[in-house]
Amino acid sequence: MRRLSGGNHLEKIMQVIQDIKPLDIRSMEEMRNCLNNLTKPLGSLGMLEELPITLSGIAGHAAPKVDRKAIVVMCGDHGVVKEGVSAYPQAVTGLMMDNFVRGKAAINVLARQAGAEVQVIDIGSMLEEVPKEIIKKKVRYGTDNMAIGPAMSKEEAVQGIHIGIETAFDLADQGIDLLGIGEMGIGNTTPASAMTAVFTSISISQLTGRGTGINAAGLDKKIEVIERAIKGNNPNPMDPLDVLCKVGGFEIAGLVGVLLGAAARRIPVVIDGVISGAAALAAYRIEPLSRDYMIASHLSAEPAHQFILNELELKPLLNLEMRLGEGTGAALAFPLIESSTRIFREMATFEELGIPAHVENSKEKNEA
Ligand SMILES: Cc1cc2ncn([C@H]3O[C@H](COP(=O)(O)O)[C@@H](O)[C@H]3O)c2cc1C
Ligand SMILES: O=C(O)c1cccnc1
Repeated sequence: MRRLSGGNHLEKIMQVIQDIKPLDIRSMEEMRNCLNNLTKPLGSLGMLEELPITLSGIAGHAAPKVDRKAIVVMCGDHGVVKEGVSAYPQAVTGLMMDNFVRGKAAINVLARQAGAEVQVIDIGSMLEEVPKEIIKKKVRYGTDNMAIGPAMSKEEAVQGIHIGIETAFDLADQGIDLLGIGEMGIGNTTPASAMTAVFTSISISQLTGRGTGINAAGLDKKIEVIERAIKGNNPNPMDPLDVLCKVGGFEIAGLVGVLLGAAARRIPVVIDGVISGAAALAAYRIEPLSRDYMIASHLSAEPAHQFILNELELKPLLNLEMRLGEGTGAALAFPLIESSTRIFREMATFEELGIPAHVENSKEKNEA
């Protein structure tokens, strides 16, 4: 656990961090044995076997369920869009928030199919009149332009994390078994790339992508803006809160809180693309154990995402060349995660079939 410094709510956050415990190894072993006795070659379901093992370690028993699912979509705006880093105008954030409550955005469609509820939270958008279905937790109307100063104060970043923790706790109290995280905020691939560059020391030009689809000149500009933001703010890579407040965003802070809160309450969290990935990296740097509660849904087309997943040592379940965000990749992974829990519940064992579990020349046996 790394020490955080500064602001309100900090004690609560420190307590939550202390409540994050390692996975339960015995339950994981129990699930591994259970899977090894099912009527299939050893390990043949690949990552679908790793999932229930992880879920067992999180749940603390070898019968994890993912019946109740939710996606949290944190929404915030970014002062840095003034620099021309996105292909779309800032107003799209608010318009999309409206779209979420109408149930017409990509995340609504995919979450509906996955049987997951969508919770939309305004943590920092420019929207004045927020639809009643949206949870109102605005820290401020958009971040400051990180190209000319810190995006937020330390206190605001802490407030954002705290909001995310409360969100995760509320969902835990409601009996949610599986969480997904997503975001909406025009310009937010810029802070996501900046945070990744600071945390990994990989070059900004290698990490930075076209986000919503800027052209080559736009990409050069975006790289220059990120360089300026990092040079000007000089975030300390060893201090995740410093990185988050200087070159992050409100919705990213909120997602950090969801990740920490969910881990403290032993709920698995499915991360989405590059923005929730940057939040995951920050949560990991705050408390490395939080990583064990994360499941990587997909590999985004945005280059920083691969570096984030490498750093977290997480393997994505899908690679659909998506670059949308909102939690769409997380929603797509939900049915796969559910499949993995049906496997151990519904498949027959070798014993039930009356045949030996392991043939003599199986690959795993020879390697053992
Ligand atoms: C209509 C629309 C819907 C979206 N849903 C998610 N994003 C995604 O794109 C934005 C990040 O990309 P950039 O940094 O290039 O602005 C975020 O809002 C992200 O969630 C969207 C973007 C648009 C335009
Ligand atoms: O990876 C993502 O989630 C992503 C990529 C581009 C734009 N918005 C989101």
